Amino acid sequence: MTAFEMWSRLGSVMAGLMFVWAMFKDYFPPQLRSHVEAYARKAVDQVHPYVQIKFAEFAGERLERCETFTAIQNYLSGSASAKAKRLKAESVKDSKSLVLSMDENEEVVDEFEGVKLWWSSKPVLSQKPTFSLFSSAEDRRFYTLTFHWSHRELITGSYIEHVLEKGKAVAADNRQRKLFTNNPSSNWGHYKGTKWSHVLFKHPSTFDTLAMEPSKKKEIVNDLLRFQRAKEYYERIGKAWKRGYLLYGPPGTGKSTMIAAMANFLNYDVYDLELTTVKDNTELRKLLIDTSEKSIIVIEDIDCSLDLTGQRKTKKQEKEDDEEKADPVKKMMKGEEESKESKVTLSGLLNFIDGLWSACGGERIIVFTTNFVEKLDPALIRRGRMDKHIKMSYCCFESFKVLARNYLGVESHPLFARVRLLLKETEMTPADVADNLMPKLDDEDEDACLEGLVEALEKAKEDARKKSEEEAKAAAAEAEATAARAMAEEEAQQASSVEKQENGGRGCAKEVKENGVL
Ligand SMILES: Nc1ncnc2c1ncn2[C@@H]1O[C@H](COP(=O)(O)OP(=O)(O)OP(=O)(O)O)[C@@H](O)[C@H]1O
Ligand SMILES: [Mg+2]
Repeated sequence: MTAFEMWSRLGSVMAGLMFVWAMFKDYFPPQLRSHVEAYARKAVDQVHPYVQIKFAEFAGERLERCETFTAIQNYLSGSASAKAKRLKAESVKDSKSLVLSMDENEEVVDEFEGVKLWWSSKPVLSQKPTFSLFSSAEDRRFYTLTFHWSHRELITGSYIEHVLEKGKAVAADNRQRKLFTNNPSSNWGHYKGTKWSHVLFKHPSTFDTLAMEPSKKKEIVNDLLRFQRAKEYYERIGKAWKRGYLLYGPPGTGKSTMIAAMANFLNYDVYDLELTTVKDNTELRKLLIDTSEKSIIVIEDIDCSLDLTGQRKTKKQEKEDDEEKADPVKKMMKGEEESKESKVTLSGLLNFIDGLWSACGGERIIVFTTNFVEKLDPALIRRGRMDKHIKMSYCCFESFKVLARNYLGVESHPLFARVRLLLKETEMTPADVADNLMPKLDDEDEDACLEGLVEALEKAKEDARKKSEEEAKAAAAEAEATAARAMAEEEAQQASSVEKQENGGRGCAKEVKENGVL
């Protein structure tokens, strides 16, 4: 019998005595009663100086599984699986592997800042007969934490917080990540219809497989790491714990691939927000509130999503609006069309990014992607809103080396030198390079793939040369035409001024003649 068990038994005896006292105490005078009770409590504390806290698995009227219980279970899954002899394997919701927890009536010892404490797991069976298929609240499990009363402050103050934090971190590492997309609001609320639908996120892209200049890649990885560890920093400076990234560049340069790599690196969920299906700013805010922490919110092709390129009306739009006001039929037709369209405005989106509501929950990254950064309103992408602007460029030699390793498993090859030269002379996206590196036939080996790439690069170079020649020719022709037009205009002007002079002279002569001076 361990010392703790011995104390426990003694404690039970004392508890029994207290029970008997409770039954007969009314036969004693009040003064004597209070003396006896005070001494008895002291004696119990001496004999059984341990405090116990119970954590139930289910709580509330609807018997929802307690987050605290799950966090403790996750925390104990580490130490329990190492120390307990009888374990229980459970599949927990959203967890990608089985969670090992100690079996019923098992006990494990934990240590915190040099203090020993005991965790035990016990089912409490209901005394009431039940006819339900589901067990009642009473026959669910409890975790019991036992510790010496002298450590009460340490345990209730910091240990429990430490357990919950660690437990949540274990759950985050173990959880299956999800890729969400927003549902149209007409589906919200019907038959458990939610604002977001999801599938499991299983994109294989990582920063190792992402083709990018190494120094740029390192900078981004460091930035993400700094962000992830900066909870206290954001609290201290009074800023919501979130960061905005703008990824811009031509199609096929790896913007979406980069988002997947970020999510895999940070172990975050991804919320792919389709702005065109969001009816208005209120809906946008509701969607934001419904996202979880540790997530990346993505708006792809932001320049195409909505007319967010500016709030000012053009002259043409102003004229159309005036015409509509005058014609009620036109106005009605436009109203019907508009009701289907999204009414999210630039200011709504700005509020989404850094308004008050954006601070409802931390650790979130917002990513915008675009092919045409120059089309965006500067307010949308100013620093502080989109903290980091990342240009995704055409394939450089370093990026090619990553792709060659990914696709062909080669680190070096005699054709690399040729590829290096060609990549300097021509622009090809990583997507096109990757496509050329993929074997098209079963028996195509790395030599054939690299030769194919060299050919494609040479062709791209030749096409670019021809195109620039044609453009130069067209520009020269345009310049010639402009010069000819300018000359013709000048000649015409000269001719008209001569004519005017002649007409002026003739008019003068006529006038003189008429006045009879001649
Ligand atoms: N930098 C890269 N590293 C690794 N693979 C890449 C990279 N860029 C492109 N690819 C490959 O090309 C495909 C297309 O890339 P991706 O969808 O990421 O481009 P994008 O920049 O998002 O294009 P778009 O602007 O059209 O959305 C990817 O599936 C990936 O296989
Ligand atoms: Mg993309």
